[in-house]
Amino acid sequence: MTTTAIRFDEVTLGYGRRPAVHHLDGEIAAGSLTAVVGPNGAGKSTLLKGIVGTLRPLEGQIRLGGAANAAIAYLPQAAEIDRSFPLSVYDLVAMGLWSRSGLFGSVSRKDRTRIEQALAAVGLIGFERRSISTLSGGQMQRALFARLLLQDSPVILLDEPFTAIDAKTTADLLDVVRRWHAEDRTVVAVLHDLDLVKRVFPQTLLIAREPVAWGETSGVLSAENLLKARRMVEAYDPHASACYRGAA
Ligand SMILES: Nc1ncnc2c1ncn2[C@@H]1O[C@H](COP(=O)(O)OP(=O)(O)OP(=O)(O)O)[C@@H](O)[C@H]1O
Repeated sequence: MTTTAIRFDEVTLGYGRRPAVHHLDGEIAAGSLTAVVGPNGAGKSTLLKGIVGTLRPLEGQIRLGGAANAAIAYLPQAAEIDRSFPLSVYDLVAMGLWSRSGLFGSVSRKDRTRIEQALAAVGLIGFERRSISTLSGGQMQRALFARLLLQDSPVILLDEPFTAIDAKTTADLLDVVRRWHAEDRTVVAVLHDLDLVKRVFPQTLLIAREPVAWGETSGVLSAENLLKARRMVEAYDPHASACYRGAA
């Protein structure tokens, strides 16, 4: 039997009173691997913020089922991460243990082994003492994936994890995503590379301020749906404060 990791009940998300995503109704199954795609400004990042809980729905409810109620592991877009903070790669990765050990919890020998394993899994052995401000974009993304590995969460949300990342790094980090999927974790990733989505992600949610299509990737990413999504975002009035579907 399939269980639900994340359930949306007629959800509207937005900023102030201004809606950014409407009419989201459906569910993400536990253990599924879902891509969220759509044009710029479609509301993809907003959706992840709603799931994480940093943005409360203006209307409706987002409910987390079963294991998903534990802390969600969330990777924001690279632009939202402050890399000027004086932190070593080791300390950044070790922060993944905080949900378990607490901010001032001591790092046990077992934890140190887990940190080393996570660094090895993303190819960053030898980088432990480097300041994160000196890392390339791809190396930083590897370190952030190592931190996610240590969070050991049943639900992992990734916002454009492979944007501006080279092919080798993307391939290595996709191996980590596949590993999470094999471990029955629920993974939701915002992506722009539709070929990558077709290759790796069995489920897709196409949004354009509201769901356009949601289900098996091959059906969702039809030329017709993609054109519809583009037109919907282009036609959207960014100054509308009311639901445009209701107002029509
Ligand atoms: N903090 C904010 N305050 C006000 N409006 C916001 C805020 N963040 C996003 N928005 C608006 O919400 C809408 C959806 O933005 P969002 O970032 O979710 O889109 P996206 O699909 O992730 O876009 P992209 O592909 O360009 O990253 C946009 O119109 C955006 O301008």
